[in-house]
Amino acid sequence: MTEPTTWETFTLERPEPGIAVVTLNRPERMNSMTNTMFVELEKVALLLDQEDDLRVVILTGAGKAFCGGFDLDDADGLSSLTPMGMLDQQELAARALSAIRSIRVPVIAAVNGAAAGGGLSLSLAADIRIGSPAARFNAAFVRIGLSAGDLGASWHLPRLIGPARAAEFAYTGRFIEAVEAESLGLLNAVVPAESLLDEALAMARLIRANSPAGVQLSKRALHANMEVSSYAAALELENRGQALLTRGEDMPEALAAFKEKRSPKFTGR
Ligand SMILES: CCCCCCCCCCCCC[C@H](O)CC(=O)SCCNC(=O)CCNC(=O)[C@H](O)C(C)(C)COP(=O)(O)OP(=O)(O)OC[C@H]1O[C@@H](n2cnc3c(N)ncnc32)[C@H](O)[C@@H]1OP(=O)(O)O
Repeated sequence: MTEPTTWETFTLERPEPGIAVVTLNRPERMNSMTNTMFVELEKVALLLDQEDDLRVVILTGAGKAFCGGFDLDDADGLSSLTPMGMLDQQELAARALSAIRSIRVPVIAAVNGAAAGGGLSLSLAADIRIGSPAARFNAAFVRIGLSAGDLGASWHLPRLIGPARAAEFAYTGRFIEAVEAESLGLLNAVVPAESLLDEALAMARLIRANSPAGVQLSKRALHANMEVSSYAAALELENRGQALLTRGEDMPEALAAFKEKRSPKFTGR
């Protein structure tokens, strides 16, 4: 484990080779989001995405919340913004979450508490969500005069929990607690709070043991095929990915390892 690096709004740790843990670190404000956090999240996402030996990113929160959404103490200063200024603010935030979602390796959100408003949107930018029993989600937007069309939430939710449940969640602004979140697919699993990070690390190790190229092209296919409009277009995209992988080093290594009854040594090339 290397020494953690401390940013203004989060810490970055490397518990094991190939695994990075980003912990939002404003616990006294429920890890709420500020412009500094948006800038730092975009920067760390772009930096992590350049690391050849990175295999998985885990995103979690310090203290009792995952992320309380936009920092409401900062909201006062926004009223003086012009409409274009507000649009710039939204785009700054959207760029940060898009950078997290676009990291080429899987991102696991270890949801340790409330994910409210933009905190819900941030959790949805991860590929996988594992929660403690304290994990709870709400589309707080409508409670404070905003829309659930926020940082990708209105794109992810219908795809994740279905249009009708997404509508109920968005329009009521109610909380979805951990057990219900798991039943809806908003969480992949609910685990004891004390083992949340260990469970996320265990899943990260499973992913790390597989072909990096295969995992990364799987992520690219899963993301891209949520955008394509037809099964035929999805098949075409998949075929191109598999054809690419059959020219790589990992597949022949995997086949050789299978025949020699040994673990494969993947390079990701
Ligand atoms: C009005 C917003 C303007 C935004 C305009 C657009 C800006 C454009 C650019 C930004 C784009 C991103 C927009 C963003 O995605 C939009 C949103 O996120 S809107 C939703 C904002 N968040 C909320 O409404 C959630 C508010 N908080 C809660 O519901 C609860 O606190 C909680 C998170 C569910 C936790 O509940 P509890 O465990 O009970 O804890 P407490 O409520 O007691 O809080 C403890 C402590 O933390 C402080 N705090 C909590 N959340 C925030 C927050 N979001 N910002 C600042 N501070 C927060 C809370 O005040 C308590 O402080 P204390 O009283 O102890 O000093």
